[in-house]
Amino acid sequence: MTPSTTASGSTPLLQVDKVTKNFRGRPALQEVSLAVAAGETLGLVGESGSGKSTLARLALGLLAPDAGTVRFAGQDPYRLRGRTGRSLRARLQFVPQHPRGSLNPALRAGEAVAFALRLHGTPRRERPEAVAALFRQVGLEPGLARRFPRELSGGQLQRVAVARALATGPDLVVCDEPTSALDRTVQARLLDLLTGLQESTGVAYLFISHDLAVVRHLAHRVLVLRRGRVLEEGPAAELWEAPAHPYTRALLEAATGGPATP
Ligand SMILES: Nc1ncnc2c1ncn2[C@@H]1O[C@H](COP(=O)(O)OP(=O)(O)OP(=O)(O)O)[C@@H](O)[C@H]1O
Repeated sequence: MTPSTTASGSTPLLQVDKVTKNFRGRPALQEVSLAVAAGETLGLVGESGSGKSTLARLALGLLAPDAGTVRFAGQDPYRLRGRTGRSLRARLQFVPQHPRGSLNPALRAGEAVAFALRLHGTPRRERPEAVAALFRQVGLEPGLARRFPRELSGGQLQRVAVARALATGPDLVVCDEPTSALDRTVQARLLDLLTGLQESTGVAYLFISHDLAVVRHLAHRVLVLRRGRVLEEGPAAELWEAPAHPYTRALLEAATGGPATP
């Protein structure tokens, strides 16, 4: 498959080119290519074990590929070190599936966000107001900043995770199944929040989900992974109307609860 390009044809923010990753000799990803442009959302869908999280970790520089290249803003995220690395890493953030596991239970929600601001170089005296502003931005009452993670609901925690990701003013946020632990109503509100934040900040998302209904809500383009390979890719609306592959059709049927095409 040829390397993916962005819809606009502009230089991508994230470029993954023919990446292969094996675990204990077994391929998790094979020659996968994708690109995410500034301000756009690429939805990454596939069933469990298709390689979505592995791709997220490669994009975030937490793993190195066995073959192929990953570039964020023209640099290899796995090799980001030192001062330049820190400022570039601030531009690449992550919202995980389970914020309860990723937020330190001993830190108040506001402290978790303040910690991200500190890494970004926000002076100590400016942090309380910046935390309050971020809480408001994600639709949380700033008073909740004093609560510990165990005192917040799943939906509120996920908003804290979004606030923490936004604290560094990122260009790209990798969201790995951020709504799958939430019920449908809370899920829809979080998706609306992410869409609104994209409109106001211009942030791009690599949005991972096994659920095409969720991806449809906010993705401009969609890439379907199966057994570590790219099965199909295209504008979300086209893929939704005319999936090329039976596997994509099955994912759509699972998402809509009925046949994808009449
Ligand atoms: N650290 C690891 N060590 C060994 N095998 C791994 C490791 N990480 C992932 N794998 C394997 O790589 C394949 C892809 O896993 P990955 O977690 O990327 O899939 P996924 O699409 O995100 O699945 P899920 O939706 O269930 O999270 C699976 O077969 C998995 O068992």
